[in-house]
Amino acid sequence: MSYTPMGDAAEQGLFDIARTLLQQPDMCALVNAVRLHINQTGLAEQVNLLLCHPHQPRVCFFSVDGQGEGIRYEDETVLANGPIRRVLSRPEALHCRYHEFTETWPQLGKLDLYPPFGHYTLLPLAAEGRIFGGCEFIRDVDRPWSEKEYSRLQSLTQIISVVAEHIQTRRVSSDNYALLCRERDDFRLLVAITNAVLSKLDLDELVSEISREIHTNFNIDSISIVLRSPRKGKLNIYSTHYVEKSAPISAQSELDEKGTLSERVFNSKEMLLLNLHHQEQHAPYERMLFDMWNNQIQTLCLFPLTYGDKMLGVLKLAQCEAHIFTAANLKLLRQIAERIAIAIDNALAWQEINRLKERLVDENLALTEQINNVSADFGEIIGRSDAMMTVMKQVEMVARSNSTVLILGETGTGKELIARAIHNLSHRNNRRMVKMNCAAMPAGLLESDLFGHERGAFTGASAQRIGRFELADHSTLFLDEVGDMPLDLQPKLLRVLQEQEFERLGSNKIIQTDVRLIAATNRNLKQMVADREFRSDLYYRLNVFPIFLPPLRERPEDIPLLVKAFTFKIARRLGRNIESIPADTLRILSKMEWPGNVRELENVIERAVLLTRGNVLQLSLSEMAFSDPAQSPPEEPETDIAREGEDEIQRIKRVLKECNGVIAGAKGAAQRLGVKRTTLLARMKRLGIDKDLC
Ligand SMILES: Nc1ncnc2c1ncn2[C@@H]1O[C@H](COP(=O)(O)OP(=O)(O)OP(=O)(O)O)[C@@H](O)[C@H]1O
Repeated sequence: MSYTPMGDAAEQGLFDIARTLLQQPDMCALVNAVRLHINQTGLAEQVNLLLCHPHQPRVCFFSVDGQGEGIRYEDETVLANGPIRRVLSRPEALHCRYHEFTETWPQLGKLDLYPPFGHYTLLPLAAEGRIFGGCEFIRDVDRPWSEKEYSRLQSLTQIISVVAEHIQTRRVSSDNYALLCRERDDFRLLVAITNAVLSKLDLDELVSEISREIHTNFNIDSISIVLRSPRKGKLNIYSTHYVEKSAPISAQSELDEKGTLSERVFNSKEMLLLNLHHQEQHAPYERMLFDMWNNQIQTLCLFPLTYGDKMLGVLKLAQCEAHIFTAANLKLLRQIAERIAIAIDNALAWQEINRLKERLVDENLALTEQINNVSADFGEIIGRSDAMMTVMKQVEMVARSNSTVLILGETGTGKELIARAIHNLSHRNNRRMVKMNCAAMPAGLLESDLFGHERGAFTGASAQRIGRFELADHSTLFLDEVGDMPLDLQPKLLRVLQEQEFERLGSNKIIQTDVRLIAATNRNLKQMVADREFRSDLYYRLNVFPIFLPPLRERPEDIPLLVKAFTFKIARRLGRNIESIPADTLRILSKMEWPGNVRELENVIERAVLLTRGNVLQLSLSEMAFSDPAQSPPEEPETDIAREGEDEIQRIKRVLKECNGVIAGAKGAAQRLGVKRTTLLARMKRLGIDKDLC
């Protein structure tokens, strides 16, 4: 390259143009400034900059059109194989006319970047001995540049090299800075979201925290966590829809997994990004989503929630704006999904621990109760009377089925004992029987005790609780005093019996349960149905296999057996040595009425054992509590029994009179006396009472 000395004016001109070019903010502005200069000085009409990527075969073309609008074009093939390639290998200027240009690089003509021209030259752009591109000067007329003009173009190209290099360095550092800022912000966000979600162990709380964080930071319209339900083939979906930013709608639902997008992600364990078309066929959940958003949802993005080798669920994001899922956003969301998976794994483990803990406490209680009961009744039912033999046959007959059993009988006749016998003989006996007394629990708590509740379901529900129906899954639930179940709760019980499913209070998640129900009552359910105190549909559902336990007074032949068994059992428990029971005692006890049935007999024996001195059971009949306490008991046992009968007659007569001879119903004498209608009728017959004469 020859050097031609410049005059002062030319030097001043170069100095001015260098100053102007150095002020340009970007490549297009630089090209525009050069173009103005070459137009003014008549050096050329058009100028283009070609910049080579430092590490890839990419070339970027910068120019301006007639209106001064910037043109930027980039590719890896056509430009890279054009004239720039020659300059890169041989750093000398390249000259040609239009026809030579199009003959040598015909593919360039197709790009519309080079309209027909007269003369063309390409000078290398170099910095620190490295060629990083080229500068094309184009003349409309077919007039080559003079030596002087060419020398000016060379000087100009050197300045352009410096400025282009400067712009590139500035851009790279500002890109790097922006990248660093973004990475810093992403990192902060990741830490914030990780802290927020990892601190939540309750699944519901966790899901709402996840939604809040993702919505706040990415402005996503609808966020769902999809988990596999314990029910095969079903998905549990926890969604939050920000239709109204200030009042998001939260919903929980269960649906079939088959055909859903989540199913695809569960199988592939890969992210799924979809731009949607409303006419497409979608699974019910997606359709629901469209309905909720009035068909505005345009993009769905589903991330697998995996932890270790566990596929825990899917994070599903739905967005009305199609282009929110940029590559950078997706990268960050993927990292967030990884953190969410850890939090979900924790929450599920916590849920399981809680469930097991509750079950353990409950089982522990029940086992203690059972151990007490087993030692209390020798683990077997005592009774050889025909009536009891019939009951035992019924127990054997029904035990191995799954049928609901209704045990009827007065208080203390052994209904719970029979329920346990049925359970122990059933194929469910490897799990413990769960018991619930409907009369012992305040009506308000009964529902949550039976069906469980979610945290916050009602005031005071500070933690999630599983109910008896869940505890009794694959086992037996014994509902004692079912006649005391509030009317408004009865349809719920009926539903579980019919469909084997229910929801916890405060949740709409359906829970499947496989429970065998045994119900018991000392009330006259049939009469209660007639009096509209008990639902008839529930009654018929419970009354599938009724077992009636006869009162003790109707099977006096069982009394000696029971007395002996109770005496020796209680004596052993209390550390006493009782070897015999007087025959008279057994005879007297067998003749008594026993309104409290076996329980009452057991209590009487316990008291007798306690008071016995020596090894013969001493029973003080005067101590017995079932006669009128106001009356002082006579000395002679026989007289005592006679007197007891007399008292009973008077009491029945008095109540019959007060009830105007009405026996059944809420206002009837049977109810007032706390016995069944049939029992009262039988008793009246036995005692010779005529209601019309009262
Ligand atoms: N046939 C029996 N053999 C041995 N013990 C019995 C028998 N029947 C009842 N008992 C005992 O009598 C007591 C009362 O029995 P249980 O609680 O089963 O009666 P229940 O009819 O369920 O009473 P409630 O109506 O008050 O619930 C228990 O201690 C039980 O062990």
